[in-house]
Amino acid sequence: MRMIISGGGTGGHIYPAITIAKEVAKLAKNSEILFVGTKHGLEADIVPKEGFNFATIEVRGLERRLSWQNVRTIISTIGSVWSSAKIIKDFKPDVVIGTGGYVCGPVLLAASLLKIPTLIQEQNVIPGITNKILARFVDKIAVGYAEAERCFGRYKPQQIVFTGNPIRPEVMSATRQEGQLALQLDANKLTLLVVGGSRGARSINNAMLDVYQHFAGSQRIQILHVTGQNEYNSIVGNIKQSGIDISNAGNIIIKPYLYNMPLALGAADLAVFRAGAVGLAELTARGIPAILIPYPYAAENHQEFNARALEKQGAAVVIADKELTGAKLTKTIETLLNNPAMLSDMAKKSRELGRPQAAEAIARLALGLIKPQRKR
Ligand SMILES: CC(=O)N[C@H]1[C@@H](OP(=O)(O)OP(=O)(O)OC[C@H]2O[C@@H](n3ccc(=O)[nH]c3=O)[C@H](O)[C@@H]2O)O[C@H](CO)[C@@H](O)[C@@H]1O
Repeated sequence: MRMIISGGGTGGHIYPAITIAKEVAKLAKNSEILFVGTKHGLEADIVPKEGFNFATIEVRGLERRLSWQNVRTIISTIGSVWSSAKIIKDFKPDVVIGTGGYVCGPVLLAASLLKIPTLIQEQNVIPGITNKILARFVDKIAVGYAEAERCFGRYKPQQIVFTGNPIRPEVMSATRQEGQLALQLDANKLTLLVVGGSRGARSINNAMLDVYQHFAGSQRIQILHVTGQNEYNSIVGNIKQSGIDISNAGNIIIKPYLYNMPLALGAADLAVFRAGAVGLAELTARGIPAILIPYPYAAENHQEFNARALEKQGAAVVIADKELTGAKLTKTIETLLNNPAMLSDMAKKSRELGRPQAAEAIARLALGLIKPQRKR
């Protein structure tokens, strides 16, 4: 069985691709998998580390308005469909999967034109523009949220399947002790995990300054804060300037990026997160209560919809980015930590939303598309 999988730009598109690919490899014997991304996306860093063969195409994203830039992008997209078709003809996949991000547009389009079975996976409540366009061409759409079905509503209903979002198996298997050990956390303190999505979030990073003023040196709580690669130096500088000595506080760990996020999730008692769909799938699979601050500029404000889906079920508290202040974040964290009954109720409700079997369901759906004469 040969499969091409494509998705890129941010962790929210890349990790689903990696997870589905690994699940397909587990289910189908002798599988050969090729990942297609761009040279510049986060995938160029993450995918080879995960041991997949990685091919690249040149492709640009469309702006969400009429512009000359878009005309140029469309012309260059024709070139990327051509290079995708070449990769597909050389690799001869039995099925092609896309997990979003503009790189998978030309790849899936080329596959569909070459009559190769295709599947896309949409992580968000409101689908991204690439997947909306691709929906017209592909055989199956696996959606992370039931609500997303409505947005793809005018396509054939049998084309759309609600699977949930795929999460890495290690997210489920990591234990609290393993997480504490790997991240050098204190087993006697509660752990607050702060992550602004795969690229970090400046407004959360800034609000954290007050949180540090309040909790630095606390014997009750420790903070693991992932700033995003680009933000790391400035946030560490700001903390220093505000007079907090991280190395002496004994309860603050700051990282630019975590390659072992499943272990951090294993140790977390409470999370402060953006509302990227995969991050939320991971939180709910583990049942981690969360304070969510949706990124307000996400396309069609989709993070807000993702976050409200959890809030509606009582699994999370939402703070709008424009209302986020250090004082408000500190108070919300304090309120939750001082209320164990509320925390455990949120944890239970969060777990009820989790769909740890999603990756397997998507992999089976993809394998089911392979034409019988091509099954090997
Ligand atoms: C700004 C924007 O438009 N972001 C989108 C992007 O988010 P983003 O890439 O931030 O997405 P998610 O929160 O969905 O997923 C992040 C993934 O990266 C992992 N991770 C993150 C940080 C880290 O240090 N280490 C690590 O491994 C997380 O565990 C998770 O698996 O894709 C998501 C899924 O389509 C969307 O819902 C988000 O709205």
